[in-house]
Amino acid sequence: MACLAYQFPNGTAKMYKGKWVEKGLEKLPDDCFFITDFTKKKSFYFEIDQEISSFSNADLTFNNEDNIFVANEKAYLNGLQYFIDGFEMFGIQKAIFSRIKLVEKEDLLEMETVFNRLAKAYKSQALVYLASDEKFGTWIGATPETLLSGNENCMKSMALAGTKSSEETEWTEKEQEEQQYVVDFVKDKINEQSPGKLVVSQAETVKKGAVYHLQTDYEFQLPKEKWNALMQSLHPTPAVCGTPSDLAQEHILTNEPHEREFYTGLVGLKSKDELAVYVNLRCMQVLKENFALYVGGGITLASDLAKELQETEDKSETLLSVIFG
Ligand SMILES: C=C(O[C@H]1C=CC=C(C(=O)O)[C@@H]1O)C(=O)O
Repeated sequence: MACLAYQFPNGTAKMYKGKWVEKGLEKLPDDCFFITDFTKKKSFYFEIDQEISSFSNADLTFNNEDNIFVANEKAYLNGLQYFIDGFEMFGIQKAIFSRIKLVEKEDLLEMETVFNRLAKAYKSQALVYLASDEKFGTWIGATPETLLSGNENCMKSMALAGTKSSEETEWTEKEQEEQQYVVDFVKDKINEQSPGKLVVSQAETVKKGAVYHLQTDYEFQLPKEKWNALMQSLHPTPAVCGTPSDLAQEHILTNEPHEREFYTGLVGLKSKDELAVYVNLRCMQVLKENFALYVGGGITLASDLAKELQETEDKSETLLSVIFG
């Protein structure tokens, strides 16, 4: 059975059974929940059959572990060094390097319980979702990063980057710089669509799940006809891809040893009058015996390898601390 459950920040949880249909991002129906991969080459929308009040593991599809490439610490660190070594040669200032962390799943743990725990814990902070289908297995996430949300009166976006695990630690120049790349990129892309009244906030420290980030907010007005163009040009931002964007994307696709699939893609709702589209972070694929958590971080020439590894561990706590209490 194909299944969808979601809860937007401060909203109520909804669960449906129905059908996931593959369709190009620009051809999605007017009113749908959708999910895409990182490259936006694959996107699926959900055709609702009926609203349900619960589901069980028997209704979901779990892929086996065969197609999941997990790098151990040494392989991750070697891969990251190689990744950074290419920056000067290819003229890259920043790019995101990610890994998959496998965590054993308890046999009796129901994914509905996992969804409900995340929905309760991140009620005001994240879009929490579960998407399941034979075509792509089962994905669960609790993403705090809005790409675009709002309506014709007020559209919002955000630049979220830089990570620390405690509030007291000062932001380093490296983290401020990596967030600034996102700030400039988002502002340029919004301005290209010539919005009315663009308001850009100061960067603030925000707690998202288990970690702290720097966040800049944008508010502007944009006619509906331009929503799709802005969504397409904003994603992937340098929060999940890099600077310059096309070179960073090529570098990621060439050098990351695994497929990102839905991690760092888009997930959310679009309707004629409203958008609620998020970047798919803090997510995992539920496999037959394990959770495969997808975690990454912004890399610059100033990156410290061991700290980047630790950052991926800290980010994985956003899901793990809730799932396993
Ligand atoms: C790529 C991820 O986070 C992004 C969002 C916030 C902070 C980030 C960072 O500090 O690198 C990343 O840009 C991830 O969580 O896997």
